[in-house]
Amino acid sequence: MAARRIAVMGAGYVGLTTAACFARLGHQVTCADVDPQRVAALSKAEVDQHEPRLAELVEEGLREGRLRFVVGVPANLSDVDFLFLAVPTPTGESGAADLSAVVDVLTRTRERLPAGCVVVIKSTVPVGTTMRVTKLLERPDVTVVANPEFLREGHAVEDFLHPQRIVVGSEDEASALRVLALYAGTDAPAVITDSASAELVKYASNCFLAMKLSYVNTLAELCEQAGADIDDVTEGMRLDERIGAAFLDPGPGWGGSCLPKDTKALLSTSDKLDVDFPLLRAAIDTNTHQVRRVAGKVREAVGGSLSGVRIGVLGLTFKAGTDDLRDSPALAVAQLLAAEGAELTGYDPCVPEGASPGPVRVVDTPQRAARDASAIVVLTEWPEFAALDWTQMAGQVRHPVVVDCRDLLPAEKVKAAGFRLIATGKPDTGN
Ligand SMILES: NC(=O)C1=CN([C@@H]2O[C@H](COP(=O)(O)OP(=O)(O)OC[C@H]3O[C@@H](n4cnc5c(N)ncnc54)[C@H](O)[C@@H]3O)[C@@H](O)[C@H]2O)C=CC1
Ligand SMILES: O=C(O)[C@H]1O[C@H](OP(=O)(O)OP(=O)(O)OC[C@H]2O[C@@H](n3ccc(=O)[nH]c3=O)[C@H](O)[C@@H]2O)[C@H](O)[C@@H](O)[C@@H]1O
Repeated sequence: MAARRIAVMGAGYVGLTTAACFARLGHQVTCADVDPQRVAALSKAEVDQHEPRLAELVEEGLREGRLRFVVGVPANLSDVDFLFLAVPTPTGESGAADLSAVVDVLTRTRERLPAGCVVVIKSTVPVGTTMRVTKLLERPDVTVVANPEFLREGHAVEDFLHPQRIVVGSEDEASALRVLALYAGTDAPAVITDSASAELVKYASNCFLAMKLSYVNTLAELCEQAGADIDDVTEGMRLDERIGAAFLDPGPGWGGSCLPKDTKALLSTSDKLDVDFPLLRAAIDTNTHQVRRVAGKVREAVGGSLSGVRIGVLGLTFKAGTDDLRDSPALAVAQLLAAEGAELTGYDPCVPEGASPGPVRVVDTPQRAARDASAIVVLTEWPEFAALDWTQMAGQVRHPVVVDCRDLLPAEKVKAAGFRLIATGKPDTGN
C-alpha cells in the first residue's frame, strides 16, 4: 500500500482516532485543531480521552515521524492528497445539524488545496452536504467524498482498525476508490455508493439503534407493569438472528454526543423533505419519557418527595468505558432530581473527585457516594458497581434502597445485604 499525505481537521474523538490510526497504517498525517492547548498537549502525546490504545498510537506516530499536530490550518496543505473533515456538527436551529465548523474549514482551506486533492467528509452531515460542499469549494480540480465514521466511544481504535464496514460515497468513483485504498489492511467489507446514500447510511444506522433502544426501554416499562422480566424477554429476542443480540439492554435513556443529535437531525431532514417519520419522533419522545420515568422511580423509592433528600449516584458518563459526559442520560436524570430538591453525591470511575458535572458533587469512592443516602441510583453500567461489597454499602446509607436503571447488580447479593432493589424491567417485589 502506498503511503499517502493526509490532513485531518479536528482532533476530537473522531479526528484524533482517524489521524492516529492512519499514521499506524503507514500514512503521513497532519492533524489540525483550533484549540491551541489541545494541540500542545497532543504534540507531547498527552491524550485526554479515555480510549484504549489511542495514547499509544499517538505516541508511536509522533516518535516515528508519521503524525504531527498543528493549530489552525496545516502549513503543508499544498502537499496533501486527502483533507479529512472531522469537526463537530452539533444540533443547530430547529434540530438540524449545524455545519458552521465544516464551512469554516472549507473557507480557510479551499484556495490552498492542491489540484487532485480529495476532500473527505468524516463528520456526520445531512444528506446533500457533500454535493453542497462540492459547489461551495468552486474547485473542479478537487473532488469531495463522504466517508462516515461508525466508531463507538470507548472502542474507537479497535473500531477504526477493524470496522464492520467502510462506507464511501462520491459522484466520482475513482476518488471513492482512492479513499477506500487508505484503509488497506483493515479488511472490512466496503459499500461504495453515491454521496447522498453514504451520508444517509450514517443517520440510518444511528437512528435505528436509537429506535431499538427506545423500543426496549418501553418493553422494560411494560415488563414492570405485567410482572415479567426484561432480561428473559430480551434473551428470547436475542436468539432470533433477524433481531440481533446487541442493543437490547434497557437503561436510563440513550445519550452521548451522537444518538441524540443525529435523531434530531434526521427528523429535521425528513421534515424538510416532507417525509413524515413518526417512528423516529416516537423514539425521541420515548427517550425523554424514559429519563423522567427514572427520576419518578427514584422519587417513589424515597417515599414521594425529593426535597432535601440525599441521593447517591453511581455512574455519570453516558455509558461505561468512556469519560464522556456529553448528553449523558445520567446527568439528565440528575438534573431532574436536583430540580425537585435532591442533594446528589456521585461516583464515576472516569470522573475525578471535585468535578461538578451538573448538580452532582463527585467523590472518589462508591462508598462515599452512598454515605447517608436515602437511595442509591445506578445510572451507568460500570462493571465495578456489580462487584461492590453491597453489605459494606448497606453500612453507609440512611435507607437501604437501590434503583438499578441498568439491570447491572447481582439481585440476590444486593437483597441479601438488606437492600430493597428496584430494577428496570423487573417487578418491584418490595425487598
Ligand atoms: N464521537 C463519536 O463517537 C463519533 C462522532 N462522529 C461525528 O464526527 C464529528 C466529530 O465528532 P467528535 O470527534 O466527537 O467531536 P469532538 O467535539 O470530540 O472534536 C471536535 C474537534 O474539532 C475541533 N474543531 C472545531 N472546529 C474546528 C475547526 N473549524 N477547525 C479545526 N478544528 C475544529 C474542536 O476543537 C475539537 O477538538 C461529528 O460530526 C460527529 O457526529 C461520528 C462517529 C463517532
Ligand atoms: O455516531 C456516533 O458518534 C456513534 O454513536 C454511537 O456510539 P456511542 O455514541 O459511542 O455510543 P453507543 O455505544 O451507541 O451508546 C449510545 C447510548 O445507548 C445506550 N445503550 C446502548 C446499548 C444498550 O443495549 N443499551 C443502552 O442503553 C448507552 O448507554 C448510551 O447512552 C454508535 O454506536 C456508533 O456506531 C456511532 O459511530
